Amino acid sequence: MITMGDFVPEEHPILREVADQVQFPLDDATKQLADDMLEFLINSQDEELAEKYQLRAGVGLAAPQIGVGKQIFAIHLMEYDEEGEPVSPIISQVMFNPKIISHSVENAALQDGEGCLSVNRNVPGFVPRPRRVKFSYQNENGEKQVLRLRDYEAIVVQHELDHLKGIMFYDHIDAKDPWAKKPNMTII
Ligand SMILES: O=CN(O)C[C@@H](CC1CCCC1)C(=O)N1NCCC[C@H]1C(=O)Nc1ccccn1
Ligand code: NI
Repeated sequence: MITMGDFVPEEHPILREVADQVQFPLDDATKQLADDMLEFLINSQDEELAEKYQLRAGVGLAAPQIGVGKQIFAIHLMEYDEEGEPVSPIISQVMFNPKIISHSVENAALQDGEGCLSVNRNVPGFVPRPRRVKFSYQNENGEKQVLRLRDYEAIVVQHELDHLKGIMFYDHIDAKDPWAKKPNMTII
């Protein structure tokens, strides 16, 4: 299973490289990697397992973060009920060769900024991203899927897509005024 020890340090060059396309049909190693990536996210959101294996809870994981330069990321985003119990998955998927097809002009940014499991420090500031995205990816069988996402889901996908292009979330933060409220930016 993947644990925090499998994450490369923030300074590792692979986090600044463009990841390679994945060829289909997947070889067994890539299939296993994909399963392990999704399992990490599920484990990391399980209180007992996260405590037992010292996992930082995450909603997304990109292959370069664990040293694999392939265009693969996993997302495990659950819907929670009023007691804060996870009820059903909004997205629980491994995506291969993802690409943005189109996006809104309007931007959005999380009100508390972003973090990253590859960055063991706080980097404050708004991370402006298109508020709505239409993107395509291939699933484990190589079938092309098209998804339209908005707000938080769109931000998660774009954070992961950035990892496949060697971009870190803090590359988007305004160095002069990190909490600048840009005119075209909705805070969510
Ligand atoms: O590339 C992928 N990463 O770096 C993991 C990141 C991805 C998210 C950051 C902003 C948008 C996508 C991640 O998940 N986090 N960032 C650092 C610590 C918090 C953690 C997080 O938001 N956890 C979470 C949220 C809701 C429910 C459960 N857990
Ligand atoms: Ni990240």
